Amino acid sequence: NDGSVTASPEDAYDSEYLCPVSIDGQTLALDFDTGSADLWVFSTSLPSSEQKGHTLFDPSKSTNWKALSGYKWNITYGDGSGASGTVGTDVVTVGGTSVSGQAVEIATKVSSAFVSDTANDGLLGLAFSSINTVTPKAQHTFFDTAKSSLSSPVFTADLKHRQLPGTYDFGTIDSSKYTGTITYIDVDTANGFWEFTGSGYAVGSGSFVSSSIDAIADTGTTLIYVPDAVVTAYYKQVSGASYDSSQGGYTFPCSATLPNLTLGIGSYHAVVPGQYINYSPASGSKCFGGVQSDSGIGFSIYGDVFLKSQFVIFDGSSTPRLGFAAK
Ligand SMILES: C[C@H](Cc1ccc(C(C)(C)C)cc1)[C@H](NN)c1nnnn1Cc1ccc2c(c1)OCO2
Repeated sequence: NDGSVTASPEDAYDSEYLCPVSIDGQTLALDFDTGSADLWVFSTSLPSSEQKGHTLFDPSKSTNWKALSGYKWNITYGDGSGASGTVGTDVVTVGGTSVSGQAVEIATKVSSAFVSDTANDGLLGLAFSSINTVTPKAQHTFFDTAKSSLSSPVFTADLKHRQLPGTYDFGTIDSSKYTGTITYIDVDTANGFWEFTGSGYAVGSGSFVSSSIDAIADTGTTLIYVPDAVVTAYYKQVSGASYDSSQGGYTFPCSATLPNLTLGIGSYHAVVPGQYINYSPASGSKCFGGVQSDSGIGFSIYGDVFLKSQFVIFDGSSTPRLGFAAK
């Protein structure tokens, strides 16, 4: 029951990656999110003003739908967006991986950011089920439900830079998708995230600075959010860069040459190409950086700008771990 699904960038800046997911034959485009654990979808139960532009799941058209009476969910994301609604189970298929009895969370309310992101029909959480928001009983993620039917209890992310489709694979590690060896690092699941301790950083050809960085691997976050020491060291090497409070982050002249950012994972040095760090135009001739400060978040977030430079293994075995390889 292994599977592979395409992950298509939603826009020219790789703000998010959307994957086709079939719920009893109804196909929606979902944002696979290793930083949350709810599978929720836009639905016919939303007010019509919030439905506009989205593909909706209609439980009344599903023969395998089973409502979970009295069950509810309510999620607030770190960027302040959120959604809530009711719950049922159904057959969910991702690439070749099909599971029955998967909890599907029906949105009856979504925040404005979700309404306006019309390419996004919901999220498929791939963090640990311990942070699923369904009450009175937390539900399993798609990966947890599928795990026992996979060749091995893993999924991989091979996200691409600028306009190229990548893949999420379930159950197998495709050796044609990476070069060299895989470096594994232990994961601390206490907060429900794929959380690990990075070993340091280097900017461009500069020397490697050893420092412990408490970080999560988060496919649902666009940028890299790291400690101020890293951010300051990075933009010191970018002429014309500065923190622009009106933009809410570091910007620089779009013509600037950006140095690579190396992030240590154990003994492995993961290199993020400088051009990946020119995230998008900000205003005028300024561009917005793909590396920003993690202050206020509580941990660092290695989001898509980082993950798309690597082949990443999310190993859900009894001792969960993350694997990284160049590609
Ligand atoms: C933000 C996403 C979740 C999401 C994805 C997409 C969207 C839109 C479709 C409407 C664009 C909203 C929300 C992230 N997923 N693990 C998340 N969910 N909960 N915390 N995080 C990570 C975090 C936490 C804090 C921060 C941050 C990020 O950016 C700035 O401050």
